[in-house]
Amino acid sequence: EPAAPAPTLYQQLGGAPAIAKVIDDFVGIVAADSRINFQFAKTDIPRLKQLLREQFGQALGGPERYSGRDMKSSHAGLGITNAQFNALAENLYEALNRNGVPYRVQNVILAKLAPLQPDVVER
Ligand code: HEM
Repeated sequence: EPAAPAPTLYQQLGGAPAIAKVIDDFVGIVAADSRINFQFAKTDIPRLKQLLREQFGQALGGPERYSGRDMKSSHAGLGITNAQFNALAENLYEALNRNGVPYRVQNVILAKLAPLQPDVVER
């Protein structure tokens, strides 16, 4: 018998419901973080969560397809700093930990964020 294909990160995490839970926790942690929550004052949060579920699902090998704007246009004019970017990454790390995501998988996810930093940070 041929070997079964290696599980995708999406499967390792627990698929759509597990990702939705991580996103809910992540957005909750961001909303409570005074270093960055002001940035989201005018944001449609249910829409943002939907787009994050799509983006994460696609990036981790799931069937979702991201339907939002590219990262540069999404963040243009917000004046996001490196410190704010790092605060957000820390919040994601916290959400992943809370959900028992193994460090190995966390590192792969965080490594996917780093290349997006130049598109998100403006100063
Ligand atoms: C690699 C890191 C990041 C990723 C992957 C990411 C992802 C996203 C996505 C998918 C959207 C929705 C795009 C759309 O509206 O079409 C979005 C919007 C937004 N992001 Fe980020 N983001 C990142 C970093 C940040 C940081 C550091 C901040 C601020 C501290 C931030 C603040 C916002 C805000 C305020 C919006 C909503 C903009 C609006 O309503 O027009 N993001 N982000």
